[in-house]
Amino acid sequence: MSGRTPSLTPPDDAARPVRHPEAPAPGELLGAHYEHCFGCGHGQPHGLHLEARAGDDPDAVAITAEFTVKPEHQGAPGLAHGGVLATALDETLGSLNWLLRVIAVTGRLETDFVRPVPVGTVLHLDAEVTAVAGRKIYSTATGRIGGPDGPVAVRADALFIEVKVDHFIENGRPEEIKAAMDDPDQVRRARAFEVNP
Ligand SMILES: CCCCCCCC/C=C\CCCCCCCC(=O)SCCNC(=O)CCNC(=O)[C@H](O)C(C)(C)COP(=O)(O)OP(=O)(O)OC[C@H]1O[C@@H](n2cnc3c(N)ncnc32)[C@H](O)[C@@H]1OP(=O)(O)O
Repeated sequence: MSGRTPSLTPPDDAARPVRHPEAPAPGELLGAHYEHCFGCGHGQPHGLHLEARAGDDPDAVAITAEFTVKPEHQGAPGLAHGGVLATALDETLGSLNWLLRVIAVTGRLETDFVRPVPVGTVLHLDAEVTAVAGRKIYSTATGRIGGPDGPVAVRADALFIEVKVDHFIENGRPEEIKAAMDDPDQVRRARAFEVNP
């Protein structure tokens, strides 16, 4: 049994989400948005190394992703830490913004932990944007174990808020911001998203 907070319910005048014309094609692997991201970065030895793909339905703003629980991700002996599972949900939900081609950060993340998730398990994640209202992006995700159609182990509803690149420049630690700004690929990616019409 779970109740949702009102702030996760889209307003009546919210719009249906629209996949951006230049969004990755259905089935395409998205790749990491930042090398040192704990969720998806390849430069994080103990990170989740979550791999997300654009969903198959071209009319939906949807993503699938996989994350394998490693011994480094334990909370209780042999079981994934709940915060790590929430991170996997957060990262998957955040990847949805690639399909909208906007930069957004998590404002609210409400998580249900339904089944324990043992080390070694592949968590199969599905996420979808359900509505957009101005800068507010409403989305939902599930994580299943034992296969893509297995039982639900975790689920979440989220509200992401669209931000400009300045959000990171103004708030991030200067060392990492400077390194990111010195990386032409990172800057081009970030700015391209920012001019989304
Ligand atoms: C060239 C340099 C390189 C840089 C390139 C970088 C590219 C990176 C690409 C992609 C990065 C994505 C990273 C993905 C990682 C996974 C996702 C995460 O974990 S993100 C981290 C965790 N989240 C935060 O750290 C947010 C911290 N919070 C904030 O910064 C602010 O609170 C923020 C931006 C969320 C909102 O602040 P406001 O001042 O802009 O806007 P206000 O007016 O407060 O809110 C706007 C609307 O949203 C609602 N709202 C905001 N927060 C809410 C909440 N918690 N619950 C319910 N409603 C909320 C408000 O009620 C308002 O609604 P009404 O327009 O009045 O209807």
